[in-house]
Amino acid sequence: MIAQVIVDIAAKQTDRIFEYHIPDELEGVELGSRVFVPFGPRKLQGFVVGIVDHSEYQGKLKDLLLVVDEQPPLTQELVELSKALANKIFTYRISILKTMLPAVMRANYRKLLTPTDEITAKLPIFQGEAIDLNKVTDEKMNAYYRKLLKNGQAKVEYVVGNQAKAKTINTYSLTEKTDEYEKIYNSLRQNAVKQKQLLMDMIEDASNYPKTQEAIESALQITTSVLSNAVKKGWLKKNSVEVYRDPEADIIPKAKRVQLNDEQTGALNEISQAINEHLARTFLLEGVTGSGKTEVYLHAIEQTLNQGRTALMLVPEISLTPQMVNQVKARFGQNVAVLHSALSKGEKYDEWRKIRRGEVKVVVGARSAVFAPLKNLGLVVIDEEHESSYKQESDPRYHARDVALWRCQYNDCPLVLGSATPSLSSRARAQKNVYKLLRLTKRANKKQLPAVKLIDLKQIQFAGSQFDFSVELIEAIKERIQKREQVILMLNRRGFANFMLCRECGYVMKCPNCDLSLTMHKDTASMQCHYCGFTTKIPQACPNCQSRQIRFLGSGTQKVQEELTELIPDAKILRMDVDTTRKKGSYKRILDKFAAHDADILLGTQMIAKGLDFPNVTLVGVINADTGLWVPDYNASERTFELLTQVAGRAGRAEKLGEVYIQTYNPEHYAIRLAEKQDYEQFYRYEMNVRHAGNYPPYYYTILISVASAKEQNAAKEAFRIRRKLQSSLSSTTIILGPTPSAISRLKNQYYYQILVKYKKETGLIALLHEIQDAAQEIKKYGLNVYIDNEPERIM
Ligand SMILES: Nc1ncnc2c1ncn2[C@@H]1O[C@H](COP(=O)(O)OP(=O)(O)OP(=O)(O)O)[C@@H](O)[C@H]1O
Ligand SMILES: [Zn+2]
Ligand SMILES: [Zn+2]
Repeated sequence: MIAQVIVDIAAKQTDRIFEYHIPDELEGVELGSRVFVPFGPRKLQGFVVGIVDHSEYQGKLKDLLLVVDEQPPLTQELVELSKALANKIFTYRISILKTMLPAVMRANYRKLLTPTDEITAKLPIFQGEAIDLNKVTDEKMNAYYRKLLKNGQAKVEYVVGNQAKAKTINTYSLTEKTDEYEKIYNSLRQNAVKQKQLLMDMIEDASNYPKTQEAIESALQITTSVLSNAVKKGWLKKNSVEVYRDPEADIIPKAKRVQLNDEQTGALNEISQAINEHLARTFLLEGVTGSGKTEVYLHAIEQTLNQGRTALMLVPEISLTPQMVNQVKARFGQNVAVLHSALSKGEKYDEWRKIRRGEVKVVVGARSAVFAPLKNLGLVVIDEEHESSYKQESDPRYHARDVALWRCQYNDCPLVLGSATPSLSSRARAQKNVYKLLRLTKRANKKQLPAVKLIDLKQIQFAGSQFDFSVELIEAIKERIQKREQVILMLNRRGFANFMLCRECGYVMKCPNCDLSLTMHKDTASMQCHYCGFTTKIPQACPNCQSRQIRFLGSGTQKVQEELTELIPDAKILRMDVDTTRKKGSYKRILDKFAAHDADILLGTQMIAKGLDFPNVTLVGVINADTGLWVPDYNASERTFELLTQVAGRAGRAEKLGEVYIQTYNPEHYAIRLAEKQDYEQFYRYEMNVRHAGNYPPYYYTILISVASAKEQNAAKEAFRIRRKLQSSLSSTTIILGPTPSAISRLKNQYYYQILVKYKKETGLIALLHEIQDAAQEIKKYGLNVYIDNEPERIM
């Protein structure tokens, strides 16, 4: 038999199948396995993507060397998916195959240099150990090692540097019958107290063995040495048993059952039909904030499981709150695996193995969970489907929605996209009946949506001259606190101030590596670049003209927290942004505290805008609605509308009515005006007109080509060359914008130029872009990087 293998080198020349003969001893190798193969002078890791009995290849095929895992990590479905996806998103198939694995399994293997004879082994460079060639940076040493290899004094061994380790615990089992242990017991010296204690337990509690080491040690108050001794004497047998790390072990969920209302029932019925009839239909569940979409998902999942199939639910990383996870676990208990970035690598690996082994039926996870190796998939749900975080911004640039669509087609099962503010593209597809639109127009509990009030910052009185709060908003907050109700405040900007400006000479302090201003962080007394992490001291005077007239402008969450403390000294505030949630578990801690009413105010960036369901929150305040409004991207309005509507939706979700204050300098802007009304449908119609007029998605498909180089001229030159190539081949209805320097023209010392291709129908485009991508391989050595992004979420 012959194995078709994709090898682990992401390059044009190797982005194809290589065939290997399967030797007898590896005959059982399956599709989706990781293997080692000889490749020229090297040995490489690869994936088996096909097994055939005949090869077209004329010469003699080399043998497979090794199969890495007991069970192939990838299913046939995922192997096929990797092929379809690679073509679509301009990446190499190997990149996708690796993305499908949990991080610990992606780790590379080590190339170890080991001596072949005694004399070489005694050389000081070895010191009794092999040398990890991947870590050798000194060229002279490398040359020396090559010489050893050439002389046959050393050889290279490939070791799978797999960090993926299953967690094990020790258990002890009995080796003898009880009467045998009684004999031993009686023969022991009187002062062997601990040993006697252990034996007594083995006699009296024999039926409960094997026991874990921890259980024995804590029950009998004995040390490990007593156990080891018993093993040495042959009384006990020590076993190592694999266990899962259980990240959510502390959760004891109880299921809350609610009766679905009419709208929810109507939506569920449509979805159920597709589940039962195995139809690959896509539904767009457009339900206002608090309309009970989650409940619909959970019912649909339940029906899927009743059918004997499995279900996948994707949520944005940030909404993978304990709240959400609890709800799902409460319903489906041990049948659930959770995948999100707050888990350690080991925990993720354990969750992933449960899925791969078919031990769970429901997977809840963020973007990359779309590759979960579930078999017999019967339903995929994508909550908050508008979230841009479903698109991966680095290679491979996949969108979880597209992958989900593919999987649902493959498995003949429905896909449910849910949101209070669907992406324009999904809503447009529903308009054309490509997706089936299901609407929930009311809150689940029949209560009103909160009343929204715009506060025009051009007109109002601020609570103080250097303050960001209007008097009105402050008064409203005070009132809520008096009533023992809670408040959510959003400012989508972290740090203290987002730039330093010199009033004397106009100088703005920028990152030396990026075309971005540095943000002032008061707590760490530093100026930071939020892109590359560059950090420096806060200047006392202007670095340009030495004037002391410097100002820190553009308030961030830290500054607003300070203002609040000054204005309402007894308010208890929790701040949630990237800076306060770096530590593992801190995110959950903050939310738990707020849920327990340990604080009056939850202040945060967009992290707090979505998905949260706190019944006692009756006021939501937006400090500055304009932070994202004027960014140079065609979807800035959509993002602003969506963010404001979502955060407004956090107010008044239970018995008490909610109120929302939005502070803005642009109250007449349509994104803000329509967010005030929380009228998604009207926004959709308005924005579609804007997009139509500007020839933007969803009327056009888009491809963004970026060229990056440390030398600005080179990036520009290459970008113009690509433009000429495109222009000569594409049809006249296609619009090619650029090249222009990107809005942020320099990041990490790389200059970016970009070309935007907008097209309706362009049959040769994919092939042409593949050509451009292949050509880009050749110019990498000159420090030029070309990135192709199919349907970019960001064009700036
Ligand atoms: N049929 C129902 N009757 C009463 N309460 C319900 C019903 N369905 C859901 N709820 C409750 O309504 C609240 C809002 O539901 P949920 O969080 O699912 O809303 P959502 O549609 O996901 O909103 P958002 O888009 O704002 O996250 C929850 O507390 C939920 O328990
Ligand atoms: Zn100055
Ligand atoms: Zn920077």
